[in-house]
Amino acid sequence: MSNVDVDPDHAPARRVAVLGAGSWGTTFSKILADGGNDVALWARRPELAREISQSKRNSDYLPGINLPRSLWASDKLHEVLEGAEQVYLSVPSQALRENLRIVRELIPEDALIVSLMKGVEKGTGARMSEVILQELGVDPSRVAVASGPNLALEIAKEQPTAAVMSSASLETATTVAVTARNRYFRSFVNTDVIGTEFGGVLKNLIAVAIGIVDGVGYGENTKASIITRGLAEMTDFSVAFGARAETLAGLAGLGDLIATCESSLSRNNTAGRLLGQGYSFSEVIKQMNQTAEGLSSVAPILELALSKGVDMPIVSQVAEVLAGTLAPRDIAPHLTTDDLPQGE
Ligand SMILES: NC(=O)C1=CN([C@@H]2O[C@H](COP(=O)(O)OP(=O)(O)OC[C@H]3O[C@@H](n4cnc5c(N)ncnc54)[C@H](O)[C@@H]3O)[C@@H](O)[C@H]2O)C=CC1
Ligand SMILES: O=C(CO)COP(=O)(O)O
Repeated sequence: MSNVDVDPDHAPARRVAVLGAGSWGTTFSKILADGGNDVALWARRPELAREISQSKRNSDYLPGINLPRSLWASDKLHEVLEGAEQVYLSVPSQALRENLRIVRELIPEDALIVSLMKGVEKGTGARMSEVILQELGVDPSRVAVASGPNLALEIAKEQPTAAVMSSASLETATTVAVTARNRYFRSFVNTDVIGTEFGGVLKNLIAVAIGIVDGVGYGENTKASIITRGLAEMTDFSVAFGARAETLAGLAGLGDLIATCESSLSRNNTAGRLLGQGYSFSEVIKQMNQTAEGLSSVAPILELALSKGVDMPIVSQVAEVLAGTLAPRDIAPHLTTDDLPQGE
């Protein structure tokens, strides 16, 4: 199924919890609160929880944004999770498993679990919904993922945006979509969790490549070539794992690829640009004070690709630039293969 609009008569759930008060967790809390829900946000640092609850600001992650009056935050997981009908997860992907181990006893029975994250786990290659299923032992029908062209700061400024809520259960996807929508945020649904999730992960890797060539100083032809061939790479990879090709042509694939590759707000794009300007991987990590998921997803994605025999020339070259074995100016994925490339 491709994106399907939701039934407007579904009643939204009212009490929801969001774990992770970075730029996306805080923005998603605003989306949910502006949709009429009672939202509790978990922040690791008590001073951040206080700032959000008292000043309705998150000045570290969303400077200049006024948060809804109804939004409250706490550093106490049990306070945030108590009575939650839906739990949205927005911590860095590499930290999800350890956090689920801490919260699993606190999540109310029957709560829906929604991943807002766009990474895969190093070492296991697991998608975030897979980590959730493994650690919480819940039925897949209780798990959903959110994805799409969703740069946090633009949404926090209430710029109109669409997203996809995906679950193996259409009913769950619909419940989440109806909860997570408001006058500036429109949620569609599908049941292709694999395609929706991989779309969000893979576009980050292509955005790193775009940042690299931007940093080098190459222009629009190079970038359009990488975006177009990148989408083919994203689609081949995802389909090999069971995704539907049309999901990658939708909001969670092409849509997010465009947003992330075009925007200077993107952390993945920014990390790539620094690499292209000649900074080493370790220098880039030091300069980034927010999560750039693409950097930690490169290796597990290439391992997964190898396991299915999928060729990923662009992602492979990003890995080489990260390792310092390929000069950024030599990244030209559509030109590198010895064989005449197939496709267009
Ligand atoms: N920022 C954006 O525009 C969007 C981000 N995402 C995804 O959302 C996820 C979260 O990203 P952001 O909020 O943007 O990152 P961020 O860097 O802005 O915030 C990450 C949050 O996680 C916390 N954190 C860091 N390490 C932690 C740990 N070990 N345990 C618990 N909490 C920890 C940080 O204190 C911070 O509150 C990522 O997977 C990202 O790909 C998805 C869509 C849009
Ligand atoms: O996922 C995003 C936009 O949809 C955010 O991209 P970055 O993580 O690169 O900032």
